[in-house]
Amino acid sequence: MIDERAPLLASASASYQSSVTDNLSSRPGILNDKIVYRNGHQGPPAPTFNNNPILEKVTPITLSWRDVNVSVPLTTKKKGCCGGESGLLGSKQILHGVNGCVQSGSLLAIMGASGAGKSTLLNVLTCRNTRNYSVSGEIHVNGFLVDKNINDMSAYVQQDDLFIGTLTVREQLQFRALLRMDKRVSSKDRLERVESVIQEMGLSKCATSRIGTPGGARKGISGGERKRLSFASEALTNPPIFFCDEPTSGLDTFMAKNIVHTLRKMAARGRVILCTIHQPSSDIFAMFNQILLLAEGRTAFLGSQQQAMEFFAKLQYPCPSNFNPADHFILTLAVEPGNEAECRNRTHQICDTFKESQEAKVIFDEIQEVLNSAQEKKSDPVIAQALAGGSRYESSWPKQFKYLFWRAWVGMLRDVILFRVRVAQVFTVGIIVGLVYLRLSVEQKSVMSINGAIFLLITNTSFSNLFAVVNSFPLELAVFFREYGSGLYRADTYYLAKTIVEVPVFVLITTLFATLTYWMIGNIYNFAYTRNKCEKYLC
Ligand SMILES: Nc1ncnc2c1ncn2[C@@H]1O[C@H](COP(=O)(O)OP(=O)(O)OP(=O)(O)O)[C@@H](O)[C@H]1O
Repeated sequence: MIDERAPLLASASASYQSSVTDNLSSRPGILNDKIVYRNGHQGPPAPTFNNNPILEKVTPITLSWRDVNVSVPLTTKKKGCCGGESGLLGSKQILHGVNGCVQSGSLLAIMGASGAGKSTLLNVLTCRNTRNYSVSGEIHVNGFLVDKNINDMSAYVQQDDLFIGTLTVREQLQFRALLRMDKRVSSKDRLERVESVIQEMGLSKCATSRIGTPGGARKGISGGERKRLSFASEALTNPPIFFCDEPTSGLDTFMAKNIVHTLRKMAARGRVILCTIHQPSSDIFAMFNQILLLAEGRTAFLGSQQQAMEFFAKLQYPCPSNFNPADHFILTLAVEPGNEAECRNRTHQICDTFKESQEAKVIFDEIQEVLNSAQEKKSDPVIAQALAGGSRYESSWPKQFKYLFWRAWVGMLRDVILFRVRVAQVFTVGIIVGLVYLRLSVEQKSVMSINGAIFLLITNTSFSNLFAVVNSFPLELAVFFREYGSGLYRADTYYLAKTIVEVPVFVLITTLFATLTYWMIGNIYNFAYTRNKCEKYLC
C-alpha cells in the first residue's frame, strides 16, 4: 500500500497538493512564488522549506527541444596487415526531427516499442553518453539554449540503483547532502533537508536500515525502497528537472505504482519529470499527465492520454474497451518481425499525421512562445545559476576527503565477514608457514632456511595487503563511476580515503601474522632445541 501517512514537506499544505494534482492537465508553473495555470488562474503559494532561500523554491522550468536529430556512424572491420582497421559504412539515423515541450508540474512518460529511440532521446536531453552520436537540434530551458550545463539544473535517476550497501538509508542521504548540496547551505540545514526528503519520499520506516546488496549476504531494503532512495538522493539538491530511465523496471505492480505516485507528488511541486517507461499497467499509465510516443525515432504523439486516445481513434486505431491504452499504443507502433513493411507503413502514417496535426502545432507554438519570451527577458536566473557554478564539485578537497574517509571507515567496521575472513586467512597461512619451518635451528646449515622464512613472511605480508586493497576497488567501481560522474568527489580523494582507512587493518593483520609465525617457529625451535639438549644429556 502507498504510505499515505508519510508527512509531506512542512509547508506543503494539503490544499496545495489537491489543487495542483486536480489541475495537472492545465500545466501549472510557478511564478513569483505562486502557482499559475495556463488559463491564468493563480493557485496557492508554492511550498517553502525552512526559509532557506536556496531550498525553499522549485524553480519554474520549461524544457523544450526542437528538431533533434541523432545519427551514429556505422563501421566495419577491414583486415589490414597489422590486424583490424575500422572503415566507415555510412551512418544510421536514430532520431528524426523530434520536438517537445514540457512545463513545470508535468510528469511525462516517454514510451515506444523497443528500439524506438527512448534512451537515445534521454541521453541527448541529459547530454550524457553522446560520444558516439552526431547530434543536431536545440535544447532549451526557459527558452535559453543549454548543453552540458543542463546537468547543473537537473537530476538523472538511472535504471540501476547503485549504493554502498553497508550504509543506512539516512547515512547515504547525509553523505550526499554534505557533498553535493549548494556551498551556501549550512550543515544544519543540509541535515534537516535529509530528514525532510526522507519523509517526502516515504522512507521513514527504513531510515535506519542498512541498504544492503541485492542478492548479497545481507539483504537490505526492498527494491521499491531502493528506487525511492535513488530519487531521494537526487531530490536533495532540489533540481527543477528530473530524468528517469525506466524507474519501474524490475518492480512488481504495487511497487511500480508506489514509485510513480512519488514521482507525481514530486512533479506536483513544480518540477518537470521525464521518464522512459516500459509496459505500465493502466492505472500507472493514468498517473502520467503527458505522454510522448516514439516510433522508429520519430514522434508519433505528444500530449495527454485522452488526446492520444482520440488521435489514434481518428486514425482508425481505436483502443479496444477494457484494454490497457499503453499496451495498445506500443503494439500499434511496434514493428513485428516478418511483417516489417506493413508495420513501417503504419508507423510512418501515424508519425506523418501527427506532424501535421493540431496537437503538434500547439507544441510548436508553445516552444516558439517560450523562445520569444526568453528573447525579451535576455537572462534567466536558473541558467545564470547553472553557469555560475564554476567548479565541478560543490565541496572542497578536505571536505570530500573527510566524508569519503567516514564512509569507508563505517563500511570497513560493518563488513565483519570480510574482517573475519582475513583473520582466518592469517591464522591458516601463519600455521602452514610455521609448520614448514618446524625444525629450524640457528646454525650455519640453516642460513638458507632462515632466508627462505624471512622471504616468505615479507612476500606474504606485502602481497596479501596489496591484493586486499586492489580487490576492494572493483567492488565499488560502479558506485565510484556513478558518483564521480555526477561530480560528487574527485578520484584522488576517493583513492586516498579508501587506502588510508585500510591502514589500521593492515597493521593489525600484519602484526598478527608475524607474531603468530615467529612465535610458532620460535617455540618449535625451542622445543626441538630442548629435546636435542635432553637427548645429548641422556646419552
Ligand atoms: N551507438 C549506437 N550504434 C548503433 N546503433 C545504435 C546506437 N545507439 C542506439 N542505436 C540504435 O538506435 C535505436 C534506438 O535505440 P535506443 O536504445 O534509444 O532504443 P530504446 O527505445 O531505448 O529501446 P529499448 O526500449 O529496447 O531500450 C536502436 O535500433 C539501436 O540499435
